[in-house]
Amino acid sequence: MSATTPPVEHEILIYARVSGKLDELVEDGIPFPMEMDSTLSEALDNMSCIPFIRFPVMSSYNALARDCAFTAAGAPAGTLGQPDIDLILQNSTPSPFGRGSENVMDPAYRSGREIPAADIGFTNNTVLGDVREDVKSGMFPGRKVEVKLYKLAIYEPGGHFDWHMDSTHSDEHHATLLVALNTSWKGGDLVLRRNDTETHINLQPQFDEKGEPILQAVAFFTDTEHRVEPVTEGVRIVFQYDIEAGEKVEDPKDDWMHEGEPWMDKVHSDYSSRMELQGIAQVISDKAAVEKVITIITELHKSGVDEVAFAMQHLYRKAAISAQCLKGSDTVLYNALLASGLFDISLHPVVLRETSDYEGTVDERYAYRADGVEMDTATSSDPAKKKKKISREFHIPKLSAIQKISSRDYVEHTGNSAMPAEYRYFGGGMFVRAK
Ligand SMILES: O=C(O)CCC(=O)C(=O)O
Ligand SMILES: [Fe+2]
Repeated sequence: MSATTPPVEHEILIYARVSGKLDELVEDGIPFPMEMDSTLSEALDNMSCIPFIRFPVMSSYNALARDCAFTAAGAPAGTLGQPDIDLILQNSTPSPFGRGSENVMDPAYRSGREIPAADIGFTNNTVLGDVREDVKSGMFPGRKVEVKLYKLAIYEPGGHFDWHMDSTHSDEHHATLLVALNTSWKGGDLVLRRNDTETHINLQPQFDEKGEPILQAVAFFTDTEHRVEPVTEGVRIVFQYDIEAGEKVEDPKDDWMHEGEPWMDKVHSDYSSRMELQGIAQVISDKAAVEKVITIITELHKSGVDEVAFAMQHLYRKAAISAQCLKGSDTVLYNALLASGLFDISLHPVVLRETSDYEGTVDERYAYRADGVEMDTATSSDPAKKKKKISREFHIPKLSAIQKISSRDYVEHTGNSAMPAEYRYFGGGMFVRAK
């Protein structure tokens, strides 16, 4: 053996060591009962939803999308991959825009043409299945999402649309989806603006290694200001859809409670699919959504929960999570909690444990801090207070980043008793106490 070869431990031994450590963490730690579907987890989800996503129409669907044929005023208008531009233009009318309660024409504000959804026909609209799933996991987790065509918009050279927010067409209409057809143009960037941050989006198709166009799509909340910069050459054609998101999970069994499947698997898989969405734009939280979270935490403290904790939206691999390494909406919330001056906040890695029997009836879910540093159970020097039992809760938003670390399915009768199924996950937690 050469002197420079480092000793390599067999992976079974590493696993045995690590899994023993995991058991220890859970056995020694203070259990925090987990809360799902709580008011706080819902407010955290609202705060950290991605307000807009830009994505290519995904590979397997892209070919289908390109070949998807449609008609304009009853006449074949080609496919998304090869639209009949002349026919589309012939069947379109100039677009008005809403000013107050009126629809007006003002080419200085908006110059474009359109065909309303009622005049568009699809033989087989295959694009939407995949796009709908992306929109759902990125923007409306756990909600019933429907995508409805609103219109086809056409911008010729000089065409543009100044800053505006889309008017909503129903109570459930919460976002707009745009899918650009395969035409070529110059200029015509879509610019999105939230909280004073502007993001430019070029919806021109990208091309794969075989030279085939990959259609581009973008979805954004209806309260996102946006504009279309002037097109300088070519023709830009975009399908515009209304995204309707219901308040409720479409079917709890279907969505969050697959029978026999751990609840948190769904959270984990939603997190993975969100990570797969390419070109995710920055996550920007809205002030009101952050304030709502703070109000709920304050109420929980007042109602007697001493320590309110929750899973964070991003995954932190470090042994010690610090305020400096926080990302996206986790940073926004941490800073807002700190700025309020009301709270003591600490950040810790956590192990989440879910156990259930064969029928899934005995469900126990606890979160444990996984950094070996236990909280002092009372900070007060008053001995009477020291005895007080600390009340704790750990909330799991649907958008939390958790990683599965071990799973043991239900084991039927080994000896006297059956062993419950047990699943463990790892994540980052924010722990908040009142000052
Ligand atoms: O075509 C686009 O990129 C957006 C058009 C738009 O904002 C609208 O018609 O409301
Ligand atoms: Fe718009």
